[in-house]
Amino acid sequence: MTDNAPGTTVPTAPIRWGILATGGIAHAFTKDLRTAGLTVTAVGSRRPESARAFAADYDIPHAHGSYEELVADPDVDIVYVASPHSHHREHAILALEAGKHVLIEKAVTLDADEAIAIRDIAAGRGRLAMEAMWTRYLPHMARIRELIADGTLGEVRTVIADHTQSLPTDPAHRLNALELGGGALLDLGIYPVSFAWDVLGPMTEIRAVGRLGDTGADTEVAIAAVHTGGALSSIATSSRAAGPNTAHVVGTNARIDIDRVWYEPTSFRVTATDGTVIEEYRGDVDGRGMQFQALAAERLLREGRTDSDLLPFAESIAIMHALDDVRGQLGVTYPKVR
Ligand SMILES: NC(=O)C1=CN([C@@H]2O[C@H](COP(=O)(O)OP(=O)(O)OC[C@H]3O[C@@H](n4cnc5c(N)ncnc54)[C@H](OP(=O)(O)O)[C@@H]3O)[C@@H](O)[C@H]2O)C=CC1
Ligand SMILES: O=C1CO[C@H](CO)[C@@H](O)[C@@H]1O
Repeated sequence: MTDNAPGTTVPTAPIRWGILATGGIAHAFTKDLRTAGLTVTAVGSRRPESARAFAADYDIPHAHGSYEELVADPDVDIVYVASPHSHHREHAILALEAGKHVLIEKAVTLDADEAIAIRDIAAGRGRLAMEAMWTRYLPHMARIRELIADGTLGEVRTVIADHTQSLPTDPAHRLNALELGGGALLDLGIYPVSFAWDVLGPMTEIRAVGRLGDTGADTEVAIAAVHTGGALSSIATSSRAAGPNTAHVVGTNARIDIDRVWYEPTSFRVTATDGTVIEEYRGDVDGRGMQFQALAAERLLREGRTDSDLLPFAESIAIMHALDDVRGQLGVTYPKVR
């Protein structure tokens, strides 16, 4: 590593990833890092045996029995925070204070205030903080951004999207437990909200209705929003019933229909207002597609940058403000773990 601007470090050797937590998404992400040939040097778990088993699965040289040991590992440049969102603030700050860069699973935190705390520490330390909203970095999304920018759709007026799944109803599961940030909105609804924000810009007016489950966490939410410039989005999310999981971008000349599952690598077509199909996109992605956000983070670090161009941290914070607004309308509040 060599120093660039004060407080900023530009890697010249392979960038070394450390995985914080050994749950479901930590496995999926690590598999994709390996598929892409990236370097994972360490994993940390609250349970030493879990760290050892995870390290054995993926040939990772260092297995740490605590997150503190992981972030202190001198052979780690960037920590992937894969704990429940209730703990992202604590674990991201732990890593940043140890001098590491961080890629933080979605939702980046429980609320906007927590995200601001991460931003301030990352800025003070000159480190990259990036939300792992992996969908933004997928190849089909890059093509969609091009089609919008080159005017193929005309004026974009509407985004319609759902993220609906049938997920466990166990009250202790992180999807339902308020102390783990449970709720469909932060787990699933954040995808269409972030997508609508990417396409239409900031939400300026938000109306939300929803249903809460037995634990008080939201299970079904419908959101109607006005964006800068007056375009509208219509979003549905549910952790109780699986719907189409498609997304649609509607312009005055044409629309894009993204096939299910729209937030994963998938296909889409562009159809003109008269029904003519203008483009059919079929992607070919290895693995689940989580490597693209990691490759983007590595590129930023090599360029000595500490913020994502595709999802600046300020936008993650603004999206958290919007989700705070939605939760306020639904009456969902989280107990803080600290
Ligand atoms: N990008 C995507 O597609 C997905 C993203 N996610 C996001 O990833 C995060 C983790 O989700 P997921 O992997 O499904 O969750 P899991 O419950 O499968 O795993 C979470 C892990 O976090 C660690 N952890 C730390 N503190 C706690 C705690 N108090 N309670 C429970 N676990 C704790 C544990 O690891 P250990 O015991 O090793 O310390 C645990 O295995 C969430 O923020 C979620 O939104 C989830 C699924 C898909
Ligand atoms: O991001 C996610 C994608 O879908 C998962 C379910 O399959 C969610 O639980 C998760 O958090």
